[in-house]
Formats: sequence, structure tokens, C-alpha cells
Amino acid sequence: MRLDYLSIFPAYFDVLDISLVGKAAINGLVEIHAHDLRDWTHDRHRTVDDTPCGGGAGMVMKPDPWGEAFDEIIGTESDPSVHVIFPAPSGTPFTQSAAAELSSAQRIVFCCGRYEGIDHRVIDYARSMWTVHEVSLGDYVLNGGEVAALAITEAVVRLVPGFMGNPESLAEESFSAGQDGLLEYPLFTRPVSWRGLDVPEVLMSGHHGRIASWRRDESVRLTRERRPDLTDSDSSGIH
Ligand SMILES: N#Cc1c(-c2ccc3ccn(Cc4ccncc4)c3c2)n[nH]c1N
Repeated sequence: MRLDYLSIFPAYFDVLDISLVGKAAINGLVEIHAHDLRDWTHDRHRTVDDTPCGGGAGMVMKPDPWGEAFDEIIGTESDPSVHVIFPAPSGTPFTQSAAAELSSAQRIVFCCGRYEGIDHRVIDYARSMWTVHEVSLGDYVLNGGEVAALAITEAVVRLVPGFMGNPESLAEESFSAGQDGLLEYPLFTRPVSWRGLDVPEVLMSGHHGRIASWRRDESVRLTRERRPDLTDSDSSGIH
């Protein structure tokens, strides 16, 4: 899997070299390429933004640098196997199932906007050439797309076959298909007693059936408390 990041702050992605994603890069599972969008400007000030047509506050990212960067980084041929991701507050909420789908992609290009966003023609052009995803991390406002690109990268790469030492652990995580769309149950390890707080006795019983039942009950309880929106979905084990 090749991952490209287009941003006016490419140094944001240096962190990928020290993380597990960096290890995946060393193992050849992923290739990481960060690019400075300003490298595709031609004026002295390396301008990437301009005022919004129709007025309004803030600045909008000009289409020209994006188009020239696309030509050099992706090419000028249409290829639906290339996934181009535009993080945006107006995007579709990014989910674990979206991460799972992207984990089989061979090429992902993250377009990290800043200011008020990117000229919409850039997204329209990308849609005419590649598979585009306009996604949002959640209902809060960030200053740009870089943090979202990092979060999406981690969610996707950890699902790439060969990345996780123990792929079975993925099946028990919150939001995974194996968890019936429920939140993960509380976790405990040694010591059994810590500052007057004890590990639930059932977990020390060695009775696998009771342990499984306790864990399921806890997942259902937590999901009902914290994510009632998940309890109505068809994939959840609660109805
Ligand atoms: N994914 C995601 C996001 C973003 C996000 C993503 C890309 C850009 C580019 C520019 N901005 C700043 C901005 C733009 C418009 N309105 C308000 C702020 C961004 C925010 N904010 N919140 C999320 N969950």
C-alpha cells in the first residue's frame, strides 16, 4: 500500500516514521510519501489561497497547485483503484467499516486542506479521475485535514494483513464486526487487587462460559449507556 499526503504542513507526517506505521513502512507493508503543496506554486510567495468567490470570511485553497500536484503524484490517467481522501467538516463520518474497506487499497492519497477549505472543483476533478472519499472525523472543528489524515492512516494500516502481530485481537475491538457492533468490555490485568480495587471475580474463575457472558453483558451495558445510536443498528447484538 502506497500512502501519499498532500499538505502545506508535510512535517505533520514525520510522526509516521516513529510509529507502528513506520515499522510497517520498514517491513515494506506500506510506502509513505509526504508532499508540500507549495512545491506546485510558481509565485514568489508560494501562494496557495485566495479570497472566496461570492464573498465570506476566510480564504479558500486555489485549485491550480492541487491539479499540478495530482498530475505529478498520481498521473493524468483515470484509475478507480486510486483512493483520494479529502478530510472535511462536511464529510461523511469515518467509520471502522470504511477503514476496513480502505485496508485493501493499493494506493491512498490524502488531500489535507487548510483555511476554509479547498476549491470544490479540485474534488470534482478528482471524482472524475479516481475514487474520492470526503470524510469527517467527528462533529468538532479542526484547523486542517492533517490530524484526520493521521487518524485515518492509523485506523486503516492496522487492518492491513500482516501489520498486527495478533490479528485475532482485531475481532474483539469496539466497532469490529466480531463485536456485533458493540463497545468493547472493560479490561483488567494483574495485580488482582490494586489500591483497594479488585479485578471482577468472574474473570479469575477460569470459567470461560461465565467470563464470555460477563463480557457480553458489559458490552451491552456500555453500549446502551454511551452509544444508544449503535443499539438500533442492524449489526448490533442489541434490539
Ligand atoms: N476530517 C475532518 C475535520 C475537520 C477539517 C478537515 C479539513 C479541513 C480543512 C480546513 N479546515 C478548517 C475548517 C474548514 C471549514 N470550517 C471550519 C474549519 C478543516 C477542518 N474539522 N473537523 C473535522 N472532523
